Amino acid sequence: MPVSDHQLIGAWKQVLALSRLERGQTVTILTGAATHPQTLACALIATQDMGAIVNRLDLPPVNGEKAHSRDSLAYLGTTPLTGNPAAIAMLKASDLVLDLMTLLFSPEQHDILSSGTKILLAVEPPEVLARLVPTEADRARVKAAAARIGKAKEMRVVSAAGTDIRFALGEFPVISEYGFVDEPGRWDHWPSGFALTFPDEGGSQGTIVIDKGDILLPQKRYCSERIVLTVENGYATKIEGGIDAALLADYMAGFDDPESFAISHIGWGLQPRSRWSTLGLYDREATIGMDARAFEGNFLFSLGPNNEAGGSRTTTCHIDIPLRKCTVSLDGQDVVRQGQVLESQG
Ligand SMILES: O=c1ccc(O)c[nH]1
Repeated sequence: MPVSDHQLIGAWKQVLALSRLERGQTVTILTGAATHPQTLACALIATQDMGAIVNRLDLPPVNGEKAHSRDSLAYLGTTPLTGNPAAIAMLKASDLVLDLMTLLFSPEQHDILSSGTKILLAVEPPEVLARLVPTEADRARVKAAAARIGKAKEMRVVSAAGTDIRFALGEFPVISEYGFVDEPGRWDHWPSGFALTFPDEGGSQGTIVIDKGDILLPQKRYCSERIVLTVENGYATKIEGGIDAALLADYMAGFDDPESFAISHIGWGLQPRSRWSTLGLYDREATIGMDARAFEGNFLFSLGPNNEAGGSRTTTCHIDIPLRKCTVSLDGQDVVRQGQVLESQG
């Protein structure tokens, strides 16, 4: 169901105001072949309306011939910025980059952020962007959860389905995703609403059960049967189950990279306006599935790289897996109980 340009311009202006865009600042809108025309058109209007100096940088696509999915998060690592110093220079010289292309998990993204440039990723379709315009309350909730993670030495996750895994914490920073970029050098993703970190290298031990109804991304599938991951020293050493397990294993084998099986980020969903069931109502290629990543009370873990947090592990494979009905605890204190976020997070 579409939204009007008027609605989307209003949504952009709210996000840009929360991102503290000031008159006279430079905004570069980064676009590619898959950029949604309405998102771009409304971003151009909203930024100019707010008095910014607005550029557009359009880059040809890469990796299309290597990926087995058209999802912009399915094949990571190199981007159209790789080996493109002129484009990187333009983005570094900007106060704010609106990434309508997807730079996530790229070395170039970190290089640009280190110059103080802010980057806001926004590649969900206009109706999802408009439904999940971020708020200060989202920020407060995510920051409170992130602060809890930042103090913890261990995250433990259990579930009735059979998950029981421990993650050692402390080596990597905590990442708050609340949908706007209110500080220099910050990256965020509109829409979102979750806190995440990365376990210490080699510091994940246990079993993760992906139960019926839990979600695989970029497959955008609700599992029809359980998948049991055995996790040893930070890597999924076994993927067992039926057809869903076989399909996941086959997809990951296509990357031919043992780093694909490493535990990537871990955390939980804090967006009350997202729902577990939403993914099933959209065509597979219409979204990248942010409602699935952000719905309140999920335990979101992923497989693949940890360079996003400064780790050394890069791989082009990245699987995001939000689980329902888990109990997440930090140093023995529950923060999510059977899929319900506990209010003590403020
Ligand atoms: O916003 C995102 C999207 C994907 C991901 O793996 C992390 N954060």
